[in-house]
Formats: sequence, structure tokens, C-alpha cells
Amino acid sequence: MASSQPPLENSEFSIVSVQELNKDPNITVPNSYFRPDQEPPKLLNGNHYFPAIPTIDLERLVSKEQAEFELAKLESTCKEWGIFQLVNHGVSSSLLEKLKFEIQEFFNLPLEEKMKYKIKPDDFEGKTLNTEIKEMEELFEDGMQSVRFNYYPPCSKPELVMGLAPHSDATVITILNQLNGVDGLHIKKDSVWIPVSILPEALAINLGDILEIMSNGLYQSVEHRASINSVKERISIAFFVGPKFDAEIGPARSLINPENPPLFKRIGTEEYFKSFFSRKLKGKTNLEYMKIEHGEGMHHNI
Ligand SMILES: O=C(O)CCC(=O)C(=O)O
Ligand SMILES: [Fe+2]
Repeated sequence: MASSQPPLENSEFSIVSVQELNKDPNITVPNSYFRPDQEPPKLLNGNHYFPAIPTIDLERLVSKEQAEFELAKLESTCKEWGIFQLVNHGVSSSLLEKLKFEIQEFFNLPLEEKMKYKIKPDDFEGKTLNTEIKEMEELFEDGMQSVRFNYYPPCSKPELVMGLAPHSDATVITILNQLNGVDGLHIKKDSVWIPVSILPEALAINLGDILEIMSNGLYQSVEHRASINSVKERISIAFFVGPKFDAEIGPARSLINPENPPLFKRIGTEEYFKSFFSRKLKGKTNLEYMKIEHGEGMHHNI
């Protein structure tokens, strides 16, 4: 199993078996999980109302009558949210149930068995709008795909620990399924953390940094983090959709002109992921690295 995402923070994090820890009634939380400085979700107007992330219906998107409306909704969601929940996606619930069962079995394996699947930092697992569409197709055809299973144990002091640090995905898109139906994803929107409640039958689709770069900042990748539940374990599966290995990452050429100069550099996929892997998960730092400094713009080979 490999991932186009970094290993989770550091080796201490990945070697400790959280299932084993959780069996210990006198559990002390390892330092690597400790995040006493996390920004709390912001309650709007002092009450517990949080805006729901938009829902996109794939059946409507491909239907004759409703495609136009749904596409407009998808476009504004990509600009304003960088995440949506996809319904009527065609992935059968029996398949998801099977996946849930098998992943639960996996997490229950002894630590030595699980370590055989440990992600190495430079692991890559391949295979798996007119001119813009062509550029997109070229980028994705034979694109890299990888998957990460996330297990978050319950913790009686959830406000002191963090499941997954704030980050945006380095991908084009990420398809996220909350396998056991427990919420815990938070997204940052307009500088405010919002807990996300995902419909049981929906898949969450996150826009990754590559889409922000390709769209030259028109669409935004979503900064997100995973919180811990005080009583329930949480299992999520993130399916990362990436570009092909020998592609270039940069703003779509068809979008660039003197009025709309490139905001991001153009570099090879390998260099892009090397840069990503060399960092800790920390907000949108990888995207920052890709930004063209002010005034530098037109010197880049577009
Ligand atoms: O578990 C989640 O909700 C988020 C997982 C995630 O962001 C990731 O694996 O990159
Ligand atoms: Fe993520």
C-alpha cells in the first residue's frame, strides 16, 4: 500500500499502535498526537449551527435536463468551498460495506503485520472547459492513484489531540469515505474551521492543490484536518487521484494570457511530489512553494 500523500507526520506517529495504546486504561497520549494549540471550530452567532457543505448529484450532472444547473453549482462550489459531497455516485453500498469489513480486519491485525504495509516517504503507486479538457485528459490518463486508510481511536480529551494535522492534499482530487459513518473532518473556509457532516450515502470530494494550480487559482484546494471523537473510533479511506508521473504541474496554458498571468510555477510531477514529501503536513505550505513571487510571473516558461 502506498500513498501520494506524506507519511503521517513522523515515524513515532506511525510506529505506535493506537489500538494497543487504547487498550491501556492508564493511557498517556504520545507527544506526537498532542496539539494543545489547535484552533477550535468557530461557532457562528454563538450557536451550534455550521453551514453544510454543498451536495453535488452525479446523476443530475450527466442527465440532459439538469446538467447545466448542476454544473453551475459544481463550478461555484469549486471556487468557494474546494469540497463537496457527491451523491448518486454509483459506488454500491454493498461494495463500501465489504471495504469497511476488510479495513476493520486490517486495523485489527497485530502491529508487526500492519508494519509490512508501512508507507515509505518516496513511495509512489502508479497505474492505477475545450483546450483545458484536453490538457486535463493528458494529465490524468494513466494518472497515479493511491489510497490511505486512516484509523482514529477515541480519546477522552479530544480537544488536546489531533487526528490529522491541517493540510491540503497534493492531489488533483481526493475521494474520501467515512467508512464507519463517524464525522470528524474539519475544513477551513474564510479562515474559520468548520466541522463537516457528511451524508451517510455520500462521498466527500476534496479539491487538491494541483487543481488550484491548474485552474490558476480559480478553484481552491481545501485546507482540512481530522479531529478525534471522545467515544467512537473513526475510520476513513482517502483515495488520492494524481497526475501521471511524467506530467508537468502548472496553470493550464489556455487560461494564461497577459491579463491573467500565471500565479504558480510549472514543474515536473516528480519534483512537485519531492517538495511535498519533504514537508510536514502544515496548512497549504506546498501550494505556497508553488506560488510565483510577485513580479516574477512573466519570466516563467508558460
Ligand atoms: O479522515 C479524514 O477525514 C481526512 C483524511 C485526510 O485528509 C487524508 O487522508 O489526507
Ligand atoms: Fe487530506
